[in-house]
Amino acid sequence: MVSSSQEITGKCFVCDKVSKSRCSSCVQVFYCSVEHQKKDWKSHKAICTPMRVCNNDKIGRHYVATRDIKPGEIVLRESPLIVGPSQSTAPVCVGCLKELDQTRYMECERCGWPICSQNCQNNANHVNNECKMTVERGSKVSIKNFMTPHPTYSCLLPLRCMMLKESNPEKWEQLLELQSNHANKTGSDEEKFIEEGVANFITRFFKCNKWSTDEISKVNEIAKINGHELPLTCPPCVVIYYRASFFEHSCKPNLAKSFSDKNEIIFWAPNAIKAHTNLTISYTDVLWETSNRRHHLKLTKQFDCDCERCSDVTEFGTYFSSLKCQKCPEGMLTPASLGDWNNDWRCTNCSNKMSIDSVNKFINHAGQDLSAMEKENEDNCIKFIEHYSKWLSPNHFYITDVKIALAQIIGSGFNGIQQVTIERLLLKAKICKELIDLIEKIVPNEARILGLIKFELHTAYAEIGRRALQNKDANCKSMLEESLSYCQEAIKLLSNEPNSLPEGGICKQARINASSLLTLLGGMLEAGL
Ligand SMILES: C[S@@+](CC[C@H](N)C(=O)[O-])C[C@H]1O[C@@H](n2cnc3c(N)ncnc32)[C@H](O)[C@@H]1O
Repeated sequence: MVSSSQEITGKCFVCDKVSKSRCSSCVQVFYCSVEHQKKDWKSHKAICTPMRVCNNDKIGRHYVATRDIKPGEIVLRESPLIVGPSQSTAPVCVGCLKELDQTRYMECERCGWPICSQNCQNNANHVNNECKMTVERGSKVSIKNFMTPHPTYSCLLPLRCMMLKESNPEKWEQLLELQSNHANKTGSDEEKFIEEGVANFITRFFKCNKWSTDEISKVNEIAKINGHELPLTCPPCVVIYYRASFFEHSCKPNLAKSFSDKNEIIFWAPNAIKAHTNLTISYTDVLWETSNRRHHLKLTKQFDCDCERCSDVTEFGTYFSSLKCQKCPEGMLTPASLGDWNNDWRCTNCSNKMSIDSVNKFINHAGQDLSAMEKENEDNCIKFIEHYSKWLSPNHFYITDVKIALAQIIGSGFNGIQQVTIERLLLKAKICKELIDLIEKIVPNEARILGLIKFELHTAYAEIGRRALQNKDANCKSMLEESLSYCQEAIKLLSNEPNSLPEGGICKQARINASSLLTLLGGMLEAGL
């Protein structure tokens, strides 16, 4: 229990007596005594978090840790307020929100919306929302083209949000508490047209006048600013959570994000976090270069990111977005500062400069080569790295992207890792180590990718160790021990991943492999090896 030095008081949650003492973890609930706190703990622990909401002019509401957070600790697990398809999507099943096969789909017998099964026809999210509204409008929908984004789908998420107003006033109130920049919107006429388009469409399509255009546009804006893409469906659907919406963004976040098979969002700390630190998550892809991340954040979340990573043009000395200087052997070309991404890039070592047009032309060219390349082919990946290493920094995001692919494909073929040459195994291990070094510098809490690469490194070391054991090589034990250690780290990093995602499957496999390695090492110990 914490006793505030300020005169903040509240009623004890158990007996209503006025008290100054609060739960020291969430600092939200008052108790008059330790006894009453203990009495309430069983129900309070479901909502207690080690953070509290703070507010400032720059980022608005955000969370600050109320105490030290231990590595591995989950700081928030939350169920959705609302789930819906993404705004721009080819038709998906309106029940499970998964991709539909044009040759094997059904139409909901009440409303005509496409579904994949009888089960999905009865999905409450569908029945109580667009299905109900379509039945009320008096004619079924007819969707026949499944290949391109369908405009009718853009109204489903805002519609499901609007339906909360009557069906679940408590959730509706929570939704309205979330940030929308609607009132002070300065977007282009085109943006406003699109937004009002969705609102007008809902009103006309469902022949309903119970909501104003302004109200629907505001909710649509809330969905854009606060929605999370849920990777559990293909294509990803969009989910809005209440408490999860108050985390601020950083391109080097201190929390990792996972999802459960029940659509819960989980935020956890892969590394320790000190009390009073702001708790951050990433709203964008942290393995994109700085200008792409910032552009994406501006477009989708409407702010200019100036986090510690964006503010450092070297990205903590990794030069993740930089080009190699062609006039001196050691220099890197980078913008002069955060405000100079659209000006000439300068060498860190000599007086060489490159115009932003040339920089963009070159990066676009490399990007086009990468998109055209078949990344499942080891030789293609190796050639790309060799070729572009002359111009791109060793940690450049394109090189990193190809290295991540290569680390996973070496040994993944039909014949498995046992058929891989020792040279390729050593290459796999080298690439994994370089990637781990890089990721631990720029995004040390990016648990999913770090877990994946540590798992790959463990498989390379396990195979090298197994061959060394067969050849009675003295190094075999240390190789197998190192393999076990990376395998255990991968398990820790992937343990919150759901079974339905590949990372959940990898975690399961890592547990099996760790147990086999322990048995093998135990046997070696007994045999005196
Ligand atoms: C999902 S909301 C986060 C909660 C929000 N601050 C609030 O008060 O409800 C996202 C919005 O928060 C603000 N925000 C979050 N992280 C930020 C950051 N690092 N820098 C500036 N603004 C940020 C932006 O306005 C963004 O559109």
